[in-house]
Amino acid sequence: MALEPANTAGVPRTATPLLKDELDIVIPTIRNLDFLEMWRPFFEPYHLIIVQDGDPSKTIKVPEGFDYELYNRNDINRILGPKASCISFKDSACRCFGYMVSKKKYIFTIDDDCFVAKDPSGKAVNALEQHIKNLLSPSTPFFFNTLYDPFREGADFVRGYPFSLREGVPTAVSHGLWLNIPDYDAPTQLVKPMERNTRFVDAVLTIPKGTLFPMCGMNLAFDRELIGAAMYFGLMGDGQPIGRYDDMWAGWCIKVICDHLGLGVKTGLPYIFHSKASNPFVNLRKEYKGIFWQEEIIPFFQSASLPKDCTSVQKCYIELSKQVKEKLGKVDPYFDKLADAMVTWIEAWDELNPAGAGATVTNGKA
Ligand SMILES: O=c1ccn([C@@H]2O[C@H](COP(=O)(O)OP(=O)(O)O[C@H]3O[C@@H](CO)[C@H](O)[C@H]3O)[C@@H](O)[C@H]2O)c(=O)[nH]1
Ligand SMILES: [Mn+2]
Repeated sequence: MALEPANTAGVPRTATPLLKDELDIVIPTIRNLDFLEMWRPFFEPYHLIIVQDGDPSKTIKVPEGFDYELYNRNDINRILGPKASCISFKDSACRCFGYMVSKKKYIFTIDDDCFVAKDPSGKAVNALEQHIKNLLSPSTPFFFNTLYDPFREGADFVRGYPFSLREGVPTAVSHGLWLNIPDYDAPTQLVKPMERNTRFVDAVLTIPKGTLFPMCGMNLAFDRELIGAAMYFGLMGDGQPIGRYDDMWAGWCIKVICDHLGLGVKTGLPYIFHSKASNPFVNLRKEYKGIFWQEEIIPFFQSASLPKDCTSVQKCYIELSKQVKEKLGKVDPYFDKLADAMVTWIEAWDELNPAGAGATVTNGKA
């Protein structure tokens, strides 16, 4: 099968866009957003939140017909004041500012070098629609269903699956995958520069409770009301000793909290077509501390436990920040800074999203 993105020129606009007024699409960018042309049939009905990274004086061109709000670094500083210090600069981690200013129940975030994939039949994959299906159907973290997603058309729970567990739990996160350029770390990219992912696996899995996973931010959707306050992408990029661990850090935090709160995380469909391999040498420089730090970070998250009185995402996250400071601060002073930034993030989140504010459907600059 020739590996190429789908041609969506003839694809009709989505007639009934699911969750049209309850979902924002968040895009971190340093370039013009021509990639949206390919996504137009699927994205046009939705509101976009564009987080412009890098030089705020640069103009980002957005194709006609899209409804969006755009925030650059000046906007972030104006809106958050000193708390803007928790939002990364010159790293895709800045995208989490879009999660914070959104007023919608759901978020889908996508990188600007991700295009519409083709399924094995050659049909264009509406990744947004699949993420919404994933989020609106329950997860099964407590007992593994060997026939994959039991709530999918044509599947079910298999024999031996406890009936007491078949209701499942609310799904907080839907983690999509990528054809063509896989999300490999720099060492793997260097060893396998020509490797392309051509395998389209037609499955959605719930990640079992107690299991961590490497969350990639390039094709990701989540229920902002269930887990948004923990979707902080950390301190990365300019002035920081590490990069390209933004989504990983968020993924480890949200999985511990989802496990604690009884929420589900799914991975698998939908696929996007990832078109651009970033420079492995630049990536190695950004990642290298993370590659050895993570040998201490992962055991930390694997053994992290949250007290029963942590009944909200914010309480869980603040408790986690205390444990980061106590247990990872000895690995490197960076984690002290990160723990403080986690608290600042929650303060900023709660300032922009006062409790009980509910999901208002008006769009527009904060
Ligand atoms: O300084 C920057 C660099 C990039 N961006 C925007 O972020 C995304 C991802 O950028 P890119 O596709 O160039 O990088 P990848 O290596 O493929 O990204 C992977 O690393 C992950 C974590 O950083 C990321 O989610 C993965 O896809 C694009 O939209 C750039 O425009 C930025 O905002 N600031
Ligand atoms: Mn990319």
